[in-house]
Amino acid sequence: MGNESAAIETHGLTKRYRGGQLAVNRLDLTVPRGSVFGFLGPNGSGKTTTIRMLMGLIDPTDGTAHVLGRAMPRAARTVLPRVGALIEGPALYGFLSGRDNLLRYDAADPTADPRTRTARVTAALDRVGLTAAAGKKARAYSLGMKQRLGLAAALLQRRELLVLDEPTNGLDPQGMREIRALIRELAEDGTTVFLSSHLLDEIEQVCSHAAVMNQGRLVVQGEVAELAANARGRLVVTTPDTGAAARLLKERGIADVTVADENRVTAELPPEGTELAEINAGLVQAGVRVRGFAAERASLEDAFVALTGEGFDVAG
Ligand SMILES: Nc1ncnc2c1ncn2[C@@H]1O[C@H](COP(=O)(O)OP(=O)(O)OP(=O)(O)O)[C@@H](O)[C@H]1O
Repeated sequence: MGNESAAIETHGLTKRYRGGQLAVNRLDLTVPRGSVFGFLGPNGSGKTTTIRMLMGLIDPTDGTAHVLGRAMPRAARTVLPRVGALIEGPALYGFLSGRDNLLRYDAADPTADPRTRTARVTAALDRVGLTAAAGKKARAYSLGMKQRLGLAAALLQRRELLVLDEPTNGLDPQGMREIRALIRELAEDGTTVFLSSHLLDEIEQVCSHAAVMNQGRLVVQGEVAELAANARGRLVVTTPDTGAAARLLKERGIADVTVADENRVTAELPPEGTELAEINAGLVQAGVRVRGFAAERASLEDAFVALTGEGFDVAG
């Protein structure tokens, strides 16, 4: 038996593929029950491989994984009915309508009650915004609609845990907002949601907790608010006189002064107790045309850069 207060817990979880690729390297992950947990990392960092191990689709090379307190893959048969999953794009029958795909999917689930099937399918289609397109053949669906249909399949029954691999992949901004709202709603109902993403701002918007992966290793995990707070914000000066502003800031001993573009100089925030207004006044007195002067809050991206020393490849 694993830790009951964790929805997912891994120790030393490792996957080396046959070709020798070390995709996941000694991962210790703890996903608290009730959290919306963002699993973040650039493409190829090992997120999908981890999720496939958690769902018992592939065996780890080493280490352990517990899902809802039970060891995977050994307990897959008892655990998986309690988990809704959207992994790597759902398997769909193109010749069936969206609704018929869900009916068929539900019929293949021995734990699903056939008497409530039609009502549950209708409700799931409604939740993901597919009611109007429910009668269309799935092969005519856009990538975003397929993604919604996959999510609907994960929502056919009430689950303790939802595992969603890149749930907003292929959606336009409006669709992304809808799916994020849905995830928040599910979390309010008490479902633990574990979602992978390569989008930092997405994780900041919906997740209470996050873990960051890089090259198969866990970089950091914890509450999103704390992760961002640990990274220091930056001083941002907006001015056409970037050269002069940069020189004056350096003269004041401010660290990491960078001319970000032709109108912006950024720098490390000076130590606590430094009067920012004084620095601003100093710039103005020296003839720098200051159009903006602000201490910007640190984002998760700043935390990532601070932790790994490299930029986050958002484009993936
Ligand atoms: N079946 C496989 N055989 C060999 N190597 C693999 C296999 N699947 C993935 N890999 C490699 O393992 C590493 C991690 O891949 P993984 O798909 O887990 O990353 P990811 O973070 O999910 O990225 P993506 O968002 O692109 O899916 C990559 O270097 C990938 O090329």
